[in-house]
Amino acid sequence: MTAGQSLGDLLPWARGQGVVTDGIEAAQLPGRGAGIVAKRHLRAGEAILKVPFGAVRCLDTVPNGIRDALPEKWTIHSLLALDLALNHIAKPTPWNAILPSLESLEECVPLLWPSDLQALLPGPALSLLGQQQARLRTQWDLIPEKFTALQHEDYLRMWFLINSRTFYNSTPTTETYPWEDRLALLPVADLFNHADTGCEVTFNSKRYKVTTDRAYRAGEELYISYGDHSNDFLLVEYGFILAENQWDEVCIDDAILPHLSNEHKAELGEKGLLGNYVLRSREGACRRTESAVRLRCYTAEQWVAFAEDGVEVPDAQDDVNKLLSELLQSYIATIQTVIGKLERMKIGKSAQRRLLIQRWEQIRLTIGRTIDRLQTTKT
Ligand SMILES: C[S@@+](CC[C@H](N)C(=O)[O-])C[C@H]1O[C@@H](n2cnc3c(N)ncnc32)[C@H](O)[C@@H]1O
Repeated sequence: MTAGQSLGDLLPWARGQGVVTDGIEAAQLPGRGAGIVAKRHLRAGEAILKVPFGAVRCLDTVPNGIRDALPEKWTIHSLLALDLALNHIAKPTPWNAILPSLESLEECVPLLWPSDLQALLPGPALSLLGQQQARLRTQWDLIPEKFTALQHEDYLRMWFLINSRTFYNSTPTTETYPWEDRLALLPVADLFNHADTGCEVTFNSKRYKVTTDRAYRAGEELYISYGDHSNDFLLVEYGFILAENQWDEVCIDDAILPHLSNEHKAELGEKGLLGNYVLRSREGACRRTESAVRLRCYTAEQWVAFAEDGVEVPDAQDDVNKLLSELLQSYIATIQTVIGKLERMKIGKSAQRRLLIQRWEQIRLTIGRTIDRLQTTKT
């Protein structure tokens, strides 16, 4: 069975499990793997997919043989990954056939990249990756001893698939687990790609339902939103970035922190304003950045009035804009160096390096736009 054939077989197979679709089909989409497209004109507010709980893979469907081998409250994430790896993935079903291979995941998922390449991720992505690696390590901990035949790479693939294609599943049994671990796999619904806005997903005790958020032309792709995520988050948790993302933000700690004296850092620390400086797609520099830069342009009293009550000094605005703009200009030079290094690098696969370069180019563009805005806003 080829991936193309199995995609056509997927919806009929899912209908056999009680999944109801209306006006949609699965399709291969350039750069996004499989996805869901409109089969006919769809109106806003149409229910296009219903997945009954009977078709869902969740904590309740994990066999006792797996659950009993591990301590109580072992993560649902890990249990689902184990169930897939041990009991399902070898079966020739259309759903199994369309799941990305470890090789294709390696191209875009930083968790699977060489460490020299991981080290060149933007700060927030690197820190998310560290948390993800720690989660994976803890959730692999007892597994080799309990499931001796299971290969680490088979588990790793399933673990990432659970990470990137599950839905929030709050039931009486999952409510005692941390909310981020209340996960369930939904056939067909897991084919929706992400956009920063999209169709609505709701659930009750019987089924999940996906409803159109607007009208769609036949052939148009339908998305859902995985959340209000920045591109650094999407890259690490899902292995892609969006070209347009209203929730994107760019960390500029490396542009600001090296230019603050130890006294300034201490003052910012005291007010809880040290680090985590970001530029947002929609709003520009965040309030924390504004506070850090003003430290160098305001008197001590003026700065406290700004940090505590947001009182601005209009006469100093040009100086603030000029300083931030200079700090960002010099950071752009640093970004250029990272991009140049990646372009010359031979480590990892070219697709991995291309994706990382793309992210750094987005960051450079966002910073460049902010500089333009700062330079044209003269008081
Ligand atoms: C829930 S699955 C969606 C179906 C998936 N495209 C497939 O082929 O099975 C999530 C994965 O789809 C891909 N994806 C989702 N939204 C995307 C987008 N807007 N652009 C590129 N890839 C996307 C990523 O690989 C992500 O990890």
